[in-house]
Amino acid sequence: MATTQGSKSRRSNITNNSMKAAANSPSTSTTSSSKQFLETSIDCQSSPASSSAISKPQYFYPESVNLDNERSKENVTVTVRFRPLSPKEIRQGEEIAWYADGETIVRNEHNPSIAYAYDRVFGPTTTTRHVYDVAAQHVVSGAMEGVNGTIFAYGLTSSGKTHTMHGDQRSPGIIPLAVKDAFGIIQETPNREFLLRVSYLEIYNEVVNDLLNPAGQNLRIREDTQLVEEDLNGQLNGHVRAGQLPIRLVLLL
Ligand SMILES: Nc1ncnc2c1ncn2[C@@H]1O[C@H](COP(=O)(O)OP(=O)(O)OP(=O)(O)O)[C@@H](O)[C@H]1O
Repeated sequence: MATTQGSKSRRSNITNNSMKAAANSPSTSTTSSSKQFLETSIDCQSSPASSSAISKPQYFYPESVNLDNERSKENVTVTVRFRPLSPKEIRQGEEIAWYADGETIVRNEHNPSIAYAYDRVFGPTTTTRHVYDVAAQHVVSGAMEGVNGTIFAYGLTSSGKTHTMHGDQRSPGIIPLAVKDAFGIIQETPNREFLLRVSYLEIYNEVVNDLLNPAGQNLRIREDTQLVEEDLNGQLNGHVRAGQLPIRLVLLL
């Protein structure tokens, strides 16, 4: 999405992080990931970093959207994170084509009347820690209380999925931050017993691979919960459960 106009999709600098804090069925409710809105008047002078200069959207979420209220209504929320242009992109003279206009709007730099609203939009200077705190932490704490939750990153190549989900020592991603939180919650809850099962899967070109077991390649997806329960005792054993992977918190890269 955040490509220079007319450039190839490789130049995208946007990552969609979608998270689901659903009740027991993973497919209970979905919402569209974004909606385009039209504005009656546009301030073309508004700076990419400023949200104050724009007029009110005609519909969809007002900019003052209260994410906590929305969370209680929606099972699926979609968060957008922009990455900064890389030094190479800057050298090549690439330009930002989409920018975060306030906390919920993604706006087209070249045609400001084109804009999309999301549950939350983070600009290029936002840290992964902040993205986690605002958009993912509640899924982790919910999972620790027994509510199924999924966090996954979706985006074009080089859009920042690995940076956001995996990160590095200096800037840990959502996965290490979630694991740290999970163990922190366990430590703070000595009167409860927890059972953690961890799987690390890759879905690449519709092929599911077990990243913790080199032999677990091209796993079959099965619907039969009976088989899944058997398999849980023997790790993934060559297949995973459709719709509900055998861990509460599923992180997909
Ligand atoms: N928010 C960010 N701030 C600074 N650098 C970033 C950010 N997001 C991504 N990058 C950098 O952009 C480059 C591409 O990011 P990354 O490898 O995470 O993309 P990806 O979506 O995982 O790509 P692929 O699908 O090809 O694996 C990396 O060099 C990464 O360090």
